[in-house]
Amino acid sequence: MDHVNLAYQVLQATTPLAQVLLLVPLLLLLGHSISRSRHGSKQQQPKRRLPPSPPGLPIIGHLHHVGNRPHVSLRGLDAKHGGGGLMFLRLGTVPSLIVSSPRAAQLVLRMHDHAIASRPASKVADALFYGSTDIGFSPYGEHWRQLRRLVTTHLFSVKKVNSYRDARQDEVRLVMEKIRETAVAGKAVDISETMNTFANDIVCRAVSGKFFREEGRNKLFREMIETNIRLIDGFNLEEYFPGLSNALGSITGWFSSNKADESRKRWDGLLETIITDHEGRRRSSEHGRLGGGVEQEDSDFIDVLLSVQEEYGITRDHIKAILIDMFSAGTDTSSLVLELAMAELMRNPQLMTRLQAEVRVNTPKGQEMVAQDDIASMTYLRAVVKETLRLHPPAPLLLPHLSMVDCEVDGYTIPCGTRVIINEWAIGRDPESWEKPEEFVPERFTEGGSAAAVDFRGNDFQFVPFGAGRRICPGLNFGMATVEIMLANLVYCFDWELPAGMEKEDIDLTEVFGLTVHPKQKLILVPKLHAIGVHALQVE
Ligand code: HEM
Repeated sequence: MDHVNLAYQVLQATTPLAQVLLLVPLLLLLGHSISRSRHGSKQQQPKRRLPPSPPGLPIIGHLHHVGNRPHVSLRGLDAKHGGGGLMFLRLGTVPSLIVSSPRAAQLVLRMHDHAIASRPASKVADALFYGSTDIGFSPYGEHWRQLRRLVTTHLFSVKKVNSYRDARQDEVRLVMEKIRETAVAGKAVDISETMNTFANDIVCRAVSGKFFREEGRNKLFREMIETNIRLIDGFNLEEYFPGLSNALGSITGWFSSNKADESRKRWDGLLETIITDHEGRRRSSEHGRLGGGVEQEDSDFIDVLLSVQEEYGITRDHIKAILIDMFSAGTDTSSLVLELAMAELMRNPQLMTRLQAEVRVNTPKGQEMVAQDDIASMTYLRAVVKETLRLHPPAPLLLPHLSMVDCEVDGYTIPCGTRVIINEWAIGRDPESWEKPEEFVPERFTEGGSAAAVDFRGNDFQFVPFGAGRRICPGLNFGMATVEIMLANLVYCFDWELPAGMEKEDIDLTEVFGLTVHPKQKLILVPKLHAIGVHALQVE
């Protein structure tokens, strides 16, 4: 459903009184936008040269160009109307810059990183994240800087990510055991569901410690994360008519921010219980084992946040906002990479064979599972993960940025207050940067390949699935560690087949858009015990 339809449905669904109430601000907005464009044309024309735009409509601007899969429609629109990968749109009342080429991404994310490092205000994010005091939606400023410093130093350092290796290995083992039971029973595995549960359990364990399964907390978190992801969907009407939502949100109760309030209350209850548990344990541990701001090797995120709370001047609500961030940002992203890597490998059996050969040769003989240390030598595994991130970035439009000052990009003026949308999906398929851009070819990332030197750490602007610059994903190492160990074990312990009657051409990767994009169809595969895996897991 596009956004014009959405607006139409709102009008259809409400009572006559609400319709009148909706129409009044719509007319006011129309009047306001006409007077602004007249006024603006007199004042701004000589000074400003905005990037090119397609024709727009009154009130909705260019929203009607944004279809069900914005990353796809925006790429098409840029090819037709953009200039050098830059295009200016008015989405509802919001001025927006769409960045669709590696060169434009470099100009924006490297040269103007500081100017565009903020986030647009969002009523939904305000409601979900305690006034956007988390990391992901916090505006650029001292609070955000403090939180970034805190998480990069204490939660996502290489040392800390490595300290979770045993926990990761335990969780992988549990999944392998479950799949083995399914294989013995000759049944199929829902890979989408299994990977999502796994990624959720990994984050739950890192955040709240090894008792995370108590009282079904992990399941509850999964449910609540799904709600959050649906609510933060990057393209909802409320974001593009903030004036309208302010005026009508409380009357109609329709807007997402009302639902976000309810969701936050559920999060609050659960997080309060878990934080209080942690405080109790901290008090009862000898002389405050975790005190003094120094976290222990095996401490979880909550322990760490409580131990550095004073040093960083953060409140209890800030802690809860950070934790909700970790759950929302860390689960879907990693599980989608795993699901799509498996889907691509099933569509390309010769690549699956090559990956299995590498993983099996590089894992010491007779070892029941692939261990973290074995992965270092698996260059093809890493290439498969990179190629999955290139073709299927979980967040195809990253998170929206916001310009804080006027800036000049490639001869165009980007006004202060512009929403900056980086179309990483289009950038990763740019024909000038990538050979056979629409095909899944991990070999490009291997030694001698055309992209052998290209990495995702924010220095190569043709490949920014984690973003780049100040707002680059701080969970990159954590996410990659989760994905690599699971993918290696999936292909080490089992051979995989499609369900009876299904051909590889039937694997449908058509996406459903949201903050992260999901394949429309679940990936269902049949595991077959592989000799190494059978032996090892039976010895247990
Ligand atoms: C394969 C896995 C992952 C991918 C592809 C990914 C991707 C991204 C992207 C595209 C952004 C937005 C960058 C921008 O605004 O320019 C982001 C931000 C973020 N990610 Fe990740 N992410 C992954 C895993 C994780 C994990 C595991 C965590 C934490 C447990 C995490 C935490 C965050 C946070 C807190 C932010 C907000 C950063 C800020 O605004 O300063 N991510 N991620």
